[in-house]
Order: sequence, then C-alpha cells, then structure tokens
Amino acid sequence: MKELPTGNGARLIKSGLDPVRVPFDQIPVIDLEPMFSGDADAKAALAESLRHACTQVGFLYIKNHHFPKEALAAAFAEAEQFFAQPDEAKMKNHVSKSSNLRGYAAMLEENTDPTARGDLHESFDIALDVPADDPDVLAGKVLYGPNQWPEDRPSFRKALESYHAEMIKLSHHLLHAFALALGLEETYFDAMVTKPLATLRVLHYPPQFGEIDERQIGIGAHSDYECFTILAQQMGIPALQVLNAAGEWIAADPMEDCFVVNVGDQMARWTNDLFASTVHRAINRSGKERYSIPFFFGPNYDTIVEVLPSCVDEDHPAKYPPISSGDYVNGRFTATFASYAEQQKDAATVV
Ligand SMILES: O=C(O)CCC(=O)C(=O)O
Ligand SMILES: [Fe+2]
Repeated sequence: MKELPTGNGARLIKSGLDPVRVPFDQIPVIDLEPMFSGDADAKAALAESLRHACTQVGFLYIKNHHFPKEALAAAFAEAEQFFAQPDEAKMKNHVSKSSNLRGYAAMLEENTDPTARGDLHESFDIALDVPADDPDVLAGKVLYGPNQWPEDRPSFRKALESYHAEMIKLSHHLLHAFALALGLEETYFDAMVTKPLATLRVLHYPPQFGEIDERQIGIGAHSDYECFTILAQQMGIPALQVLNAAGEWIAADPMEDCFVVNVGDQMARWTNDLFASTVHRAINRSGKERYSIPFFFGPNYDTIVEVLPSCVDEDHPAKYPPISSGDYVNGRFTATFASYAEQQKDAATVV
C-alpha cells in the first residue's frame, strides 16, 4: 500500500501495475476520429478510454476508423465467391504449397483449441507480399514471403491486396493510439512496423444447427498471437464470444460501421500483461453462412518485443524475456501445428 496525499487527506493505493479485472459484460466502443483530426486533448481522452478498454477487457469496437466501405464490401463479396467453389479449385492454393503459411486451409484442418476436435471453418491467408529473393526471405524468416493466388480470380487478388493495404494504414493510426494509451510518444512504435508481420485472413463458417458439441465449433477458444487484431463481421450474423474474468462468454456481435479490435499476446508481453490478451471463440448458430475477416498486426520480424519500461516497477519485474517478433509468432504457429499433427496421429491410431 502507498499513501497518496490529496487535498482531502491521504488516500491508500495498492502498489503495483496489475489492474483488477472486473468481469465485464459489455465490449466498449472507442471513437477513433481524434487520431485522424483531433487535437492533443481529444487524443488524450481517446487514449484514456483505450487504456481502460485494453486493461479491463482486451476487446473493443472502433468507430470512425476511416476504412473505405468499398474495400470492405469487395473483400466480403470475393470471399463468398471464393469459398463457394468446389474443393478441388480451392485446394489448388492449399497452404501446404506455400513455404510461408499463405493460402487455403480446409474445414477442420485447423484446431485452434488443442482440447477440441477441429475448427468448423475454412480460410484463406495472405500477408505482406515479400518477393522470394528478398534478403529476409533468403535468410529463412519464414513469415516473410510471397502470397499465392488463384490464377483465374484476379478480382479476388485485387480485393484482398487492397484490403490489406488499407488495413496497414488503419493499423498505423491504431498503433499511435496504443502508444498514447501506454503513456508513450505517439510515434514510439513507428520504426518497428516498416515491414510488419501483418496477416489478412478471410474465413467462412457454415451454420451449426441443433445440439452442438463444444469441442467442434467455428473456431475454438484461443487468444491471438500478434500485437492486435482488427476484425470485420457482417451485420446480422453473430458468432464471436469473448471470455470475461468470471469465465462467462460475452457476445461481441457485429455493430454497424465498426470493427472489433482485440489485444494479442505480443502486446500483452510488451505491456507485462497490463493489456489483456483475451480468450475468444466463434460459434455460428445464425442459420446463415458466415464470413469474417480478421487482420493480425505485429511489428517487423526482427523487432525485439521486450517488456516496456513503463510497465515494470520494483514489485513487478518483467515477466517475459525479450524475443524477436518473428521468432515469437513463428513459435506459436509451430506449436499449434504440432498439436494438430499430434491429433491427426491419434485419430489415425484410433481408426
Ligand atoms: O471469426 C471471428 O469472429 C473470429 C476469428 C478469430 O478469432 C481468429 O481468426 O483469430
Ligand atoms: Fe482470434
């Protein structure tokens, strides 16, 4: 306990940086407009509410994000058409044909929650398009590399590339807000995101009817690996659920003209867990096909993610050793795939 002298006498304050996380029952909505047109006071107010959302919930909606509506609509329309194709067409760009995790993954191929039995979704991943002869690719930094594309779908490529480019812009604005929320200079992270690990994923979840086995849902319980995720959902098709401190699932339903943003594990490490990387899952019981588009944003491969000095004090030493951004994310992917391979092996033995 510390004593804080105030005009009304001393106030007792618990020392330390760990916030008490009250079980939230709502996801806060943050207006991002000040990052585009606001003065210092407006930005400071936004930073304060963002800090509250990140420490207490780890999830938020952003409105007034300036993301072009056409880019959003085109990506959803193209995703829908891509997934409607026969399996053999989609398998032409299967992720196994990429050395950097780009391309298509089929239904049940992923198992986000290692205690579950495969996710009921299919996906297509792209990231920053780095040519095969780039020094970082040649150096074996596997998260850098070229995207793969269906040859006969130029409009799919165009829509996803443009969505990715627009998301990079939005991420820079959001990162400025995160820096302010951490009491840092707005531009603190800028030099670390010049060649960011930034994955765009389009997802298709078929509807689930009747009694549902909790071990096989749209996407099993997990936290995201990167710095933050910006998720687009379609109105009227709810599925996303977020775990609060009481262990209850809180709905994060689509909101008009908003993205859902959540803190990822990298940001939790950076902030010594001051910002919460919150567990979430998706179950599509809407009766309709669901498409969603998460964008996972993290710093350059070689950026050392090391607990920020402002998130450490005498009673709260850094919990995490420094690690490069790429090694961290790659390690998490490898572990997930190992768990999946293990499960396939078990399944094969059972049969
Ligand atoms: O589709 C969603 O609503 C969530 C997707 C998600 O959590 C993920 O891909 O990490
Ligand atoms: Fe996620």
